[in-house]
Amino acid sequence: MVIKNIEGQSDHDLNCLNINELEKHAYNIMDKQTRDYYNEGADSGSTLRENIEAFGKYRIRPRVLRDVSSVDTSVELFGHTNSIPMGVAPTAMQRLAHPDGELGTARACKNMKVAMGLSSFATTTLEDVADASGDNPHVLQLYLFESRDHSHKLIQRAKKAGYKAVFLTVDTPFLGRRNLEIRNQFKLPPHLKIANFTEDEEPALGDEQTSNSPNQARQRKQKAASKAGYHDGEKRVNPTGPITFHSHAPNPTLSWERDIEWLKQECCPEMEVWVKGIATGEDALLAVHHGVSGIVVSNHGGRQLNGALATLDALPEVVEAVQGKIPVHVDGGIRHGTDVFKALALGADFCWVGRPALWGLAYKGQAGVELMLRLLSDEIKLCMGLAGVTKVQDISKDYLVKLIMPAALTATPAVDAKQRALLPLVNAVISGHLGTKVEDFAKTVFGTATYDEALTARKAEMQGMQVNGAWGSTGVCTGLMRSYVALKGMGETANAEELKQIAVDAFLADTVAVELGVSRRATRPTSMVKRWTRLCLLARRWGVFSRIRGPYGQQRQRSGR
Ligand SMILES: Cc1cc2nc3c(=O)[nH]c(=O)nc-3n(C[C@H](O)[C@H](O)[C@H](O)COP(=O)(O)O)c2cc1C
Repeated sequence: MVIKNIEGQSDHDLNCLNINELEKHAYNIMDKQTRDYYNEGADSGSTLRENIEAFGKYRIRPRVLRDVSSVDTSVELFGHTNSIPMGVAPTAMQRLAHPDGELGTARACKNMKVAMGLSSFATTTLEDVADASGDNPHVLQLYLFESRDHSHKLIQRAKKAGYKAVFLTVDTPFLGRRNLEIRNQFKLPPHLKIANFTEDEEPALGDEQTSNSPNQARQRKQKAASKAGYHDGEKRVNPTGPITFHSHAPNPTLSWERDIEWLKQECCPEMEVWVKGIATGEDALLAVHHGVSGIVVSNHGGRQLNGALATLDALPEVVEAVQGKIPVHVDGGIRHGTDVFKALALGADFCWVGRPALWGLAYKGQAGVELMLRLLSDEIKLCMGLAGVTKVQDISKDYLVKLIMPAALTATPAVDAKQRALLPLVNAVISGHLGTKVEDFAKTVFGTATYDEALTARKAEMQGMQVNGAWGSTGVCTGLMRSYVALKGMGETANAEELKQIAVDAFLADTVAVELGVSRRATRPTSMVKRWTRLCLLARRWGVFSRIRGPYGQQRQRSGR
């Protein structure tokens, strides 16, 4: 349902009012293989999550009484006006999401005046996307193949088609390990193809097992012939056979000295050369030194090196190193207009979004991508206005503050429930009251990797705050029951009951009931403690302790009290 909005903003789709809702719709629409391929990160997915969570560490410092009646969200990019400081990042195989695929994205970007990146591994040719884009700026993401011929052809075609730049992806010397992709034995369905490579280069990723047509038999043969590059003793053997993502995209031989120079000669002056996948100040300096036109701070949406720094966390050192000599863009985890604002305040010139465009496509094809861009565009504008900024160029670090907060408090709402359930268990383990019982439970319910990560983070946090893990047994029981309530809230009833049983075994049913607030005994321990404390105070005033032998008395005497 679409309704007209007040105040000159875009119309609302009442079923989808933000990117989180868009993600949920897409999740339900996409088939499992596509959903897993699009949504997953490498390994445990922690970098993918942290890309998103990093934005939660910052808060905006809004300024007021500044006449924000007219807010201009536009920026200049490749000599054109981009309506917002954000574009659509290159993502492979968009027709998996919807038949509109890359053409839908290109048309949506054009209608919204937003730049688009096209993946080398698109399911639509770069010429068709250029036609659909018209004047709207579009850039070609490039995997520089070991065999220069293929890349040379692609670059020449991009030049001819009017691409403004190539974004050389530099974070893919090898493919990150994506477990769902492996388990699903990811394959492009037979009706789709990687469109940018000619017949003899064309990858054969279709479901060959289902047909015996001569064409498919040929494809079978071709696929069998595709082979990744490798070292044979001292000699490097290039990938062979038709170009496939798995065999040809990763290129471990790339180097600053040889390849950036070659690429500049191939592309310039018609197209700029950018590097996409910079994550450190050192590499940013090298990028400047080797004369690239711009940098995209990116970790491939957490799909390559898991454990790498979130892009927002890497951004400041890159900005610092570059000193404004070339533009610095960033992608990864951007889901809100406020995220764009925060990235810009940290020094980025421009942002790109990857998955949100794929979710838009899955939701409603071209219209879904337009909706995604409208939502973020409205949010950027609103954020600027509420923060007291009328021009993008005025967004600066003065509008931002970084919070020093425990991870649990900075987590996104989706992670919150899990953190609420997991952290008390980690605290209980650190306190050492219950042997390995709680640890075993936490590992089973949350997974060993997640548990280990939370334990390490908590220990580091405690070290930072200079506290030890000396929780009393009552505190531990309270924590376990907090976890019990959180687990129940997450619908994990069986696990919640198991945890309660662990607590009952350790602390007795009464104590657990008190902690859950279901027993009238709840007040008794407190009043007993109060009485005991009062007695101690009186005893101290009367000097009883100095006369009692034993550690407590001796300690008091030594300290001179
Ligand atoms: C399904 C998928 C496919 C991608 N394909 C490519 C690609 O072909 N080339 C590339 O450089 N980056 C690729 N990326 C990375 C994006 O360009 C971008 O860096 C990333 O999606 C940004 O993170 P976000 O998805 O959290 O916005 C891909 C990302 C996804 C999710």
